[in-house]
Amino acid sequence: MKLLPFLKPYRWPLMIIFFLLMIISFLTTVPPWIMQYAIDEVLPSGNANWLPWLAFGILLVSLTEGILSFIQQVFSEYIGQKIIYSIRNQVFHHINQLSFSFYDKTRTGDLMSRIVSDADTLNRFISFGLLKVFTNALILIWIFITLLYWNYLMGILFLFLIPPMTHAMFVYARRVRPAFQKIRKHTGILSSQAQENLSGIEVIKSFGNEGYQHSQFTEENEKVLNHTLAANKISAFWMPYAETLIGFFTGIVLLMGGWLASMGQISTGTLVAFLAYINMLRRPIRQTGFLLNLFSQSDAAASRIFDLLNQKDSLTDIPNARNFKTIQQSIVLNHISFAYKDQLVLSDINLQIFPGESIALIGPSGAGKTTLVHLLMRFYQPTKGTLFIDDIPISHYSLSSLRTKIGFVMQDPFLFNGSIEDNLRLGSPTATFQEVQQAAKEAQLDSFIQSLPSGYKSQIGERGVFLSGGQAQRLALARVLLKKPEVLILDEPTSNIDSITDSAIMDTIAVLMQDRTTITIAHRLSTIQNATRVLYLQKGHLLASGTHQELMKNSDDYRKFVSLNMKGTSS
Ligand SMILES: Nc1ncnc2c1ncn2[C@@H]1O[C@H](COP(=O)(O)OP(=O)(O)OP(=O)(O)O)[C@@H](O)[C@H]1O
Repeated sequence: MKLLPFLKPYRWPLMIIFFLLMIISFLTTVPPWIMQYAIDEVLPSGNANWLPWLAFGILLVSLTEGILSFIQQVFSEYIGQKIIYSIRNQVFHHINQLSFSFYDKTRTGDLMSRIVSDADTLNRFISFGLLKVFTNALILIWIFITLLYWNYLMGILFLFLIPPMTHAMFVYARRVRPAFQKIRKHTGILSSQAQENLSGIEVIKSFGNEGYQHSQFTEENEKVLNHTLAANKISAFWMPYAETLIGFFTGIVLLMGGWLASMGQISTGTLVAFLAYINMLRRPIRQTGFLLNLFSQSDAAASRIFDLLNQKDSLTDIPNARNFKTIQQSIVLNHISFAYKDQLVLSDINLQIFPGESIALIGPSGAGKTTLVHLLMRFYQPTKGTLFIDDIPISHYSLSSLRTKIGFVMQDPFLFNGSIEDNLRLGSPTATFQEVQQAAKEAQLDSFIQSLPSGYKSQIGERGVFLSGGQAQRLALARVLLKKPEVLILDEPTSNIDSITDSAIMDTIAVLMQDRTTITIAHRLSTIQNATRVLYLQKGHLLASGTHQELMKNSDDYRKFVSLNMKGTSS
């Protein structure tokens, strides 16, 4: 049902497919007609000249059926693929819009398994399963109409065969569906584990943790195996059942049909044709097991995909959202509180930041510094209070204009597999090459790039593995420089790089900070000394605000924290 909106654009091609299926299924039921005619009319008359024509008729019917099936198959594959293409695109677009709270509770591998393999299952359902069900149902209807036309008693007899068939299908589906749901769930977990393991391979190897990871993976893999074997056991039940059912139907028809024939109610040819029809049910009944499996898998896959599409915690633009260009007056945090779940991480923060200020944010680990800058980027919505820019709530600005004008440098920057130039252009795809190079020069990266054989086109590998820590950090700074942000948010690097690289990076940061409103999560004494204002956060509370000198004088907590934690010589 949920698929209907996706099928709607293809209603005409789908109608054509349905029309083709009606003809194909009708043609499937034609050969027994010909047999009936041969037995009842041609053979008793002793005129064998008709037989080659009847044989040719059967051949012609099969050939036409084959050609139409080919056309229908190509058509349905095309539509199935197009539908899956748009589902995948829509899911990917939708999850990209979702806020951080969604990513906090979702595992990447699970998302990947939904986008890739669940979508594939749906494709098989649309381009194959659904059509087979239609074909089989149409064949049953055609057979029923034919039998009714020949003799109403045979039609009724045929109707009596349907309930045992549907009952078995119902029982089977009820057992097989949960089994497939479990397989899907554990496959999602398995692919999350694999994904997490591969992303963290450096940490795993450095801790010699391969054995533990392997045992975790094996444990989950075993669950997938066991659930699959259990599902297969249920599936294996279907084939013998189908054969028994056909044998039972053949016996009943022979008994009842033979009786009708002996009473002169039906001809011998009709009885033979009826038996041929029963035999023709073999394929649909056998396929039913496979189709029910596919339906159960698709049902599980569809729920997982539509679950994603129904996720509503997106931070989206309000209608007619404003374009954020520059700060004229100030950024104001008015009674801001925030909780990820139940526990408050930020409590009643009140703050005003003026254009051109250089703010340093410090505090113990877990104090809420990162959370605070995430709220400024509007990654999350405050639980209480409002954030204003120039007296306008931040939620009134479009997300894209806001994030284009805010440069965010993370402590551990993420680089993408691709060329240096691609990575530099991440936030500024339309920048000229001169601008790209200028940003690299300012980040003191240009001479290194020039020394590479492929220059700016050099590939940096997954997550930038071909670069050193310092080069990666400078590249991350350069891509923010290229964006020419209005506000700069910086999580000061603390990684263990040599002092020359370190001072080069600090020089680049100084270039970045020039003439900009800057908020730095600071780890160095020099940064807090140079800041126009320092904010000291503790357990989610803004305990102190002022210049470094003022706070050193007035706040015991601040003084203690600085002397124990800040990098660099104490003043
Ligand atoms: N995505 C999240 N989901 C749930 N809790 C979170 C999440 N991110 C952070 N927290 C919790 O919120 C609190 C504040 O975390 P935050 O990262 O803002 O602190 P921080 O001051 O930046 O710490 P650090 O200096 O160690 O980076 C911590 O107790 C942390 O466990």
